[in-house]
Amino acid sequence: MSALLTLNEVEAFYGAAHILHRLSLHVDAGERVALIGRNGVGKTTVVNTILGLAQLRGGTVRIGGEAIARPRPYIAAQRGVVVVPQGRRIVANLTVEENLLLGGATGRKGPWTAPEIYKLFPILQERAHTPGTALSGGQQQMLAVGRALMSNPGLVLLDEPTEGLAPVIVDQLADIFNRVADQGTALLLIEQNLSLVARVAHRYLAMAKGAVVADGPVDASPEGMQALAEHVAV
Ligand SMILES: Nc1ncnc2c1ncn2[C@@H]1O[C@H](COP(=O)(O)OP(=O)(O)OP(=O)(O)O)[C@@H](O)[C@H]1O
Repeated sequence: MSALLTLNEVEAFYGAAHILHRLSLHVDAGERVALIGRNGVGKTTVVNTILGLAQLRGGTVRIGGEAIARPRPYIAAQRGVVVVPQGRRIVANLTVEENLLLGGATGRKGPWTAPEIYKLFPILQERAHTPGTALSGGQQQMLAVGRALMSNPGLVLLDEPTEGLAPVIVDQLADIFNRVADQGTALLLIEQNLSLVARVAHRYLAMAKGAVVADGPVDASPEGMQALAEHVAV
């Protein structure tokens, strides 16, 4: 399998604050990977570095094998890596449909079109003409996922997509993530909910203090879950 995303010995900063220290990871085409770790270890900063929102001052970020000297959100999206951000960031003065169509701005062709997204999330079609921020939290998360898919990505980075959502919605999203991955789209799932990790991811990467410190297959046995829990316990 070819690597869609590779970070090699990345050093990333916010101003003078040095957050990522020689961080290396890769995600191959079609993979389902979870990125876990305690609050504040730098998981969102990995995403922000790929988008250019944290400063890359050492190491390399490669998307589709090509090194990106100055990461930017549109560069990642054009090359097939798209983010469902923490907090969803639905645009307040646009309708559900307008928010969805924003995701298609890269012009990348592929299986995901608005009608296909509406098949995945029928509630978004029912509410297509209401303001995006009038949706419930779970529906806004569905919209954020649909908007990301509209760019026909090879890899979706999901930053704590189930934070604050009811268990029944989390179950629905787990099914959706698996359906998306079954279609061949790779996932990097940043998540504290380890039962969701076990349902979706096949491989995990564990972070501590700004670096990846462990990785391996996700094992849903009690012993395997205990091993994962040690990386997120406070
Ligand atoms: N804009 C910023 N400027 C300076 N420091 C920041 C900024 N954003 C985050 N940090 C710091 O960077 C570190 C890593 O934060 P990050 O959000 O990447 O962690 P995280 O693992 O995603 O945690 P969480 O699970 O709480 O989202 C933290 O110490 C945080 O306080």
